Amino acid sequence: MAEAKRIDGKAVAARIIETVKASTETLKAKTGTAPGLAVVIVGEDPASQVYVGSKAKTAKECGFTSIKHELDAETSEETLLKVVRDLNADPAVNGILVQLPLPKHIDEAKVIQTIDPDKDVDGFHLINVGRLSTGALAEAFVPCTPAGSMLLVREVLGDDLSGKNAVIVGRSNIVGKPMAQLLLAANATVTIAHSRTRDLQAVCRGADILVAAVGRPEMLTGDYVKDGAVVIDVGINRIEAPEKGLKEDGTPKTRLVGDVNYAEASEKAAAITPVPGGVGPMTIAMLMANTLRSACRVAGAEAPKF
Ligand SMILES: Nc1nc(=O)c2c([nH]1)NC[C@@H]1CN(c3ccc(C(=O)N[C@@H](CCC(=O)O)C(=O)O)cc3)C=[N+]21
Repeated sequence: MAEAKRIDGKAVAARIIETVKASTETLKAKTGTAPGLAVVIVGEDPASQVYVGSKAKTAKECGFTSIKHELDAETSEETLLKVVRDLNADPAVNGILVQLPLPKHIDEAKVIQTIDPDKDVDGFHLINVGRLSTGALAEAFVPCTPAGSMLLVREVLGDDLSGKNAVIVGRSNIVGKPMAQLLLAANATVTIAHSRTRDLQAVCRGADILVAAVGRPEMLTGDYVKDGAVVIDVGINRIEAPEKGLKEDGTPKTRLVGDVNYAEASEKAAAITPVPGGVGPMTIAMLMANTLRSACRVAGAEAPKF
């Protein structure tokens, strides 16, 4: 098999952001107001800080108003719920994202269910989960990572996945389950595999579309990939890379890898997403798309199709 096509998530994400930007200008001209995105972060996890920073930066690039609430790690659940309720009531806010994970003393589910479903641009509220799983896709906010992954699948295979076998490895509420719903809505035959699946390798080898969302660095080697498959790698794992030398504090430098062994898988796949530069940038782009869609809905304006 020839070397696989590398699916450039960064380029597709840039295209989406251009569309969001243009549509934001139209909306501003019509209503005089910009879409508003509120990001709430509790605690100082450095990785979370980086993600929140790039979300805020992209929001500004799109012409949104972007507000950030940084609460310290000891913030009580009640205080956080109040912040969320205030954002629900604020007409300048179209999208609310509470960065996960939250500190242990806070009930994550309770916080998510407090977000107004029509501002839930993460798509985690039960109302949006229900909309997606009943096929009410026009009304649903779809979680950003699976929504972005789905656009990358469509880049390669088009909109109709009739006759294709899709295997998702990972059953999380944030990625695996919503990804299954999206693939099913596009007519694929869907299997959700996970850590307790018997003969995972054989199951994966049956996949025309293989989605890896296990959170284990480079776990899916070439042996898991069917010739000609489309491979979507959702994993983002930071591993030590001693070959790059040491950081100033004497610990080894790190690099990002996915859940798929890219070098091996790309010898078999027809197309594959890299890490970084694959699904990650799409996640942020879809957050912008969802926020725009929310603002358009309030304004009674047509939102672009993505
Ligand atoms: N409520 C909530 N919603 C989220 O969407 C959410 C969250 N909580 N908590 C944390 C995760 C993580 N996440 C990422 C988004 C973009 C990249 C991304 O753009 N990654 C780049 C690399 C970035 C780097 O170099 O570290 C890439 O893959 O190319 C990664 C991770 C969103 N998350």
